[in-house]
Amino acid sequence: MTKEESYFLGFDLSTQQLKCLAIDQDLKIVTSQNVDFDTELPQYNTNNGVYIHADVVECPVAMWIEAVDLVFKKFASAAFPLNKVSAISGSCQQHGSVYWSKEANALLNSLHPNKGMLVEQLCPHAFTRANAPNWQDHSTAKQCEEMENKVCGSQEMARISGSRAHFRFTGPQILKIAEQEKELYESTEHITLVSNFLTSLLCGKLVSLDEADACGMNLYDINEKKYCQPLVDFINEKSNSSLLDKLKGAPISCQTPQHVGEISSYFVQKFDLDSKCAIFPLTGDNLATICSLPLQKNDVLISMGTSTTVLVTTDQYHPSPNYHLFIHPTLANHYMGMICYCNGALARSEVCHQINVLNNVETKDDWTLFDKALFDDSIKNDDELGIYFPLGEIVPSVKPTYKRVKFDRETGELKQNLDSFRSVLHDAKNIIESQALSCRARITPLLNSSGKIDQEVSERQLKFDYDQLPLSAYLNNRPKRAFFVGGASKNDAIVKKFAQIIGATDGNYRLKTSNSCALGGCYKALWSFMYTTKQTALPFDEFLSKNFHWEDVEYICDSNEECYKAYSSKLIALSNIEAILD
Ligand SMILES: Nc1ncnc2c1ncn2[C@@H]1O[C@H](COP(=O)(O)OP(=O)(O)O)[C@@H](O)[C@H]1O
Ligand SMILES: O=C(CO)[C@@H](O)[C@H](O)COP(=O)(O)O
Repeated sequence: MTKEESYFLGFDLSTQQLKCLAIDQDLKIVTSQNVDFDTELPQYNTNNGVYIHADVVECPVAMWIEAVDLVFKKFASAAFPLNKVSAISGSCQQHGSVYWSKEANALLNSLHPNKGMLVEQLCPHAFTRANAPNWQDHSTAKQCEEMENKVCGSQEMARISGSRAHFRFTGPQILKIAEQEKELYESTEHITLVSNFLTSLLCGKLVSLDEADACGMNLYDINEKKYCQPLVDFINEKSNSSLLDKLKGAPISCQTPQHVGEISSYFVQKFDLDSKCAIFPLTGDNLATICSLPLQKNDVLISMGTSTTVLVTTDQYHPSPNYHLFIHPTLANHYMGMICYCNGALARSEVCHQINVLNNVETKDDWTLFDKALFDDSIKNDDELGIYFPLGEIVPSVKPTYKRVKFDRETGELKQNLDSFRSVLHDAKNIIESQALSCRARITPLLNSSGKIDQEVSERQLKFDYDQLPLSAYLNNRPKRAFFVGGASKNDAIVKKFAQIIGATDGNYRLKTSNSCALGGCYKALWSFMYTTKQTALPFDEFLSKNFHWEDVEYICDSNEECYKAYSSKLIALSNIEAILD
């Protein structure tokens, strides 16, 4: 490894912010910069980074472009030596799609600081659509049904693409635009995901999709390693143009690192980046997150960003309509298993704000009272359960809803619906418990069992049908270590409550930086650079294990067996409550 001063950047273009982290060649975090969309780019009038119109959720592409200029400006103002950056990679929110015009490539190629800001040079002419569909969108039920019908159902869709059809997945979103915005679709020359949108912007030329992130489209055949022709044909029937042409052909393989270009001369001239700075494909944010830690079999990552996701690395491709599988972004012949919840941070914040309003706390994002409630034994909620879905949920797939019930502590049978609990402090306990219980139950099928699980039990686990199941069904395959990452992982009380419920056998930890996606992107940039310049021949997992700094990880607590078992009847109650949701 060269010991000359050298840095590696990892971007994370997520829902509410653009973040960028820098590490040095020894994997030490050096610095980071953030741009918060709502507060730092208020001219776009987003709410938590998005526009919501009923079930349509979108993001302004111009805002992301302005954020890129701004984040580099912040690095330069902080006198960070951008000229010493050897390579850049990173990640972006998954599933979103950006619609580029015929002029896009020429405009990207001719970017120059003399012509103004990036946004002035690209918007509106480089795009046919000002907004990108966001992963919280719920408006494609019809398209999901049509696409699943095309391949004979959800099971087969999961077998082909790693997931059953989901509202937010890019295939159904593209199909909707091809059906409803015909002229715009016809005039679109290129479609990118958010990840290769940012890769393209950094390179100053259009770059194809990253193969791992392409698995979030319901269009990519994971076994065949190519787009699924019947699904592509189905979308092509809606227009006179070819979807594969718009996607710029095959995605970029993740089997070995692929150098896709050097940083655009715009950034070299404006921010003094090195013209040789290498760009490696940005991937999806969850995919980058699993690159942020040297994970072992049955370790789980709980990512508490805007969405909550539970992630595992596996070498088994056992697809199911009940979870997602993606090609691993940096490890050949491996996959990432994922459960994704729409109602994570924003649903928790809603309860936190209510508590603060009722208690005259002026700062609405002050978590003190919320956190205190989680471990307050005088708040008795052993027979209570609450579901808090201000947005339509992904798992279970239901419309926005709230439900508060009392249940029988012995059997988990539901007894009574309530309009509210005794106080909103009960909601604090109940929202965390139901979120964590759902994670615990739904991750089970993705873990290797320590004992033999019979067929019936495993099928019922998959369907989340926990009523009447023997205790062993959910005590058998448990996570080994749980790692908490993302914005809310800073919160001790939330993380400890999650840890109690999830019950990892070998302890609970958190990354000291909450920027796990950006960190995974930095590691991807560094390893890809070392690999392509022949300074390492190690595969990503060995490279990371060898060089990882365990001091970047903080031990939180061990799981508590009594607590873990005590939540079993609540798990049955949760399965019962979900059975009656619309
Ligand atoms: N101390 C805290 N306690 C609870 N939640 C928090 C805390 N700090 C940040 N968050 C939550 O983290 C979320 C942002 O996480 P982040 O990982 O930055 O999201 P994203 O990457 O999706 O933009 C916010 O919605 C906020 O509610
Ligand atoms: O839709 C998914 C994953 O399938 C989300 O996880 C998005 O990728 C957004 O991530 P965050 O902004 O919450 O990090």
